Amino acid sequence: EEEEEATLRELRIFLREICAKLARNRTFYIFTKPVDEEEVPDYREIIKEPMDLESMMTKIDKHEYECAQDFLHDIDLICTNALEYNPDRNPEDKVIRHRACTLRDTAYAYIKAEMDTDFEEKCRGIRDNR
Ligand SMILES: COC(=O)N1C[C@@H]2C[C@@H]3O[C@]2(Cc2nccnc23)C1
Repeated sequence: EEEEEATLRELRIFLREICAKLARNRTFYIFTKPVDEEEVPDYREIIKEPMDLESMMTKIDKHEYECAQDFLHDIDLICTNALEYNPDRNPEDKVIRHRACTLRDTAYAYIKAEMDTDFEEKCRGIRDNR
């Protein structure tokens, strides 16, 4: 109904600001765009569901998130993909894993700090009844 559409519009505005703030942080630069298939030819043999912040911004605009939990699920995917593709003890892998965990923790902290729990519950109700 119309009130639900108003709620989802407000959710999209909120999620765009969170996504933009994460993408502005240079620590997360490596997560802002899809991993380049030509630069990294084996990436999609190992990672079955690639995800990045630019793709998430597109998903917001296509109304693919109905609550913050669904948005955080894709943040978790960015993180687990990085942990799985970069598992080794060498410094480069350790740096990208640390950045991935920082992205995840920062996203959860922003949403906890800036999202009303009643609003998220209302969004969950819309999602679960569709
Ligand atoms: C989220 O990003 C990643 O998981 N990766 C893994 C790839 C391995 C390494 O870093 C990445 C890009 C790259 N390109 C050329 C040579 N080596 C690399 C980014």
